[in-house]
Amino acid sequence: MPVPTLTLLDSQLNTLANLPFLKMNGLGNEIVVLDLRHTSHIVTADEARAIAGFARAGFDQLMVLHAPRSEGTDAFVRIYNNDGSEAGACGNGTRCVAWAILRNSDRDTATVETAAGLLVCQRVGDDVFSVDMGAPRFDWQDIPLAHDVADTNALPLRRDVPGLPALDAPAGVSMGNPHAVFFVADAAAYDLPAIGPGLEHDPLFPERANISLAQVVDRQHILLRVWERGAGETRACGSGACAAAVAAIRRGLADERVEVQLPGGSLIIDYREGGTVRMTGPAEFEWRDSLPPSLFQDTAA
Ligand SMILES: N[C@H](CCC[C@H](N)C(=O)O)C(=O)O
Repeated sequence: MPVPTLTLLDSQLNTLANLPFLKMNGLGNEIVVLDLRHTSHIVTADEARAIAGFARAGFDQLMVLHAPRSEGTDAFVRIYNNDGSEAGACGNGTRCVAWAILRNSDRDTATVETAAGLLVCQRVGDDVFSVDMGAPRFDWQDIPLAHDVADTNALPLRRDVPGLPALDAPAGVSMGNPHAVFFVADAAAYDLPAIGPGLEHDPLFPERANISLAQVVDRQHILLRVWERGAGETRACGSGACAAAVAAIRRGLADERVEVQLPGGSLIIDYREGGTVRMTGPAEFEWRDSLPPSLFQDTAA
């Protein structure tokens, strides 16, 4: 289905009303892509929450494209969770941004910049993109944690769960956003919506954290569920898949190429210790719409 070209905005526009946007998903992780490269508007947390509340534009993450800040990049991208909080990384959203930038282009590579750094995105198939997500970070200040710990690959964090093995000693990883990865024998057995919020807000994480349950099936396959910071349990989390694969490889549980199976589908993660993490997976366009002026009345109220 030909996708109508997203009308780039004239610089006079200073509100989001009537703004065209793309509704997409990355393995069911609900993404809205908003192109503000020709305006100076910075989306506020209230506006992000208002867009999330707008019926057709419900999202897990909002990816806002701004004018490039660095030479050789296509856009600077700000990432909002549906609670209005900002994040430094969103793997699924980055694939959707690459799709939006490259869809009417003969280029196969797009470079976007986020608060966490540069992301080189390659179209490797119809609606399939491979993103260099950069190097994972493990220092307590980078994750970040509230204080130093003996080993960030086994954090001092435990939750006893009646009738199930305790969640204990998760791996701490930053992919530009904070992740705690618990390795478990049966990821489906846990009531993640009951357990997730307390862990997301644990005092060990001064900026909260994304909480994963990783079940290593074999050295090439991990089943993963993610309670996302600022969004709750999603059908897929790209940076979470990167963090889980990196943590498994660091613990000697997986090979350098891992298929991470999330509820919404699979991502291929490539990582060699000391290098960067490559994530490959789909980006799906759903529909295009505009935000009605009514959405932005009294958001300050
Ligand atoms: N909730 C995350 C951002 C979105 C990550 C996820 N949707 C992905 O695909 O990486 C955070 O606050 O760090």
